[in-house]
Amino acid sequence: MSVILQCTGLARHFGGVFAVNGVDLAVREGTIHSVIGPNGAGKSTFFNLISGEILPSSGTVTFDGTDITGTPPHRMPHLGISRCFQRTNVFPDLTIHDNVWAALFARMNKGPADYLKRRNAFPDIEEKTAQIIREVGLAHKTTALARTLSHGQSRMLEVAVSLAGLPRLLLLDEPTQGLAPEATVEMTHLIRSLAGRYTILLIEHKMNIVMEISDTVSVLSLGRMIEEGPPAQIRTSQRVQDAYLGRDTA
Ligand SMILES: Nc1ncnc2c1ncn2[C@@H]1O[C@H](COP(=O)(O)OP(=O)(O)OP(=O)(O)O)[C@@H](O)[C@H]1O
Repeated sequence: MSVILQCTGLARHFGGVFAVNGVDLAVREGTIHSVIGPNGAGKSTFFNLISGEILPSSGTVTFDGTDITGTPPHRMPHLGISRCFQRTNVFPDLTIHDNVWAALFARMNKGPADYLKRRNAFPDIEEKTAQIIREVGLAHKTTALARTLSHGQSRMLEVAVSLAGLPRLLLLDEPTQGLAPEATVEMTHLIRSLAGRYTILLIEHKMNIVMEISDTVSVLSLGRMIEEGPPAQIRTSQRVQDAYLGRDTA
């Protein structure tokens, strides 16, 4: 399987704090790759470096063979990278259908003149909209306004809007945070079902989910990558256990 995302020597410091400190990471296409680590390990900073929210102090990010280091976030969807933001990428007063449709419309580079055409002038967008809504299990809610959804359904819609960016790489930042147990199970199944067709880079605190769905797990501690491998290896790693217990792993 080929590597789609490669980080080399990626580092970012804030004053004297090395939030991310020389991280190398290779994500293989079609896999679910999780990044875990104790609080303050550098996971969010690492994600922000990949998605262009912040610039690295040093190091590079390569996507599909192209150096994308420092590419601003609004360019990422054009490259094939979607980041699933909690609530910020959804219009509450639009229906589920229209949220996904609008994201697809924008992604497919239709211009303002196209927008004035009748909706049914875009059967390709219509078909893809329905497919994505089915994929996230919201087909029964297609005509509901986004603001009427339950918390779990809102999260599914956020994923749907990200998928409407037609990504090859999907960045998921704690997708099950705050979800009830049933919705957590649904989200876990959804993520698993996306593997193969998409590459997923995931930050997730719930260890049982990480171990259940990941192909590869990378462990950060104090900004450094301390372990990487399949879940079984991570589960039994003394270094990982030490990091979570706050023991010095140096
Ligand atoms: N903008 C910033 N300015 C100063 N320090 C920062 C900034 N962002 C992050 N840090 C510091 O960098 C380190 C890593 O933070 P980061 O949020 O990336 O970790 P995390 O693994 O995502 O933590 P958590 O699991 O608690 O969300 C922490 O020590 C944090 O205080």
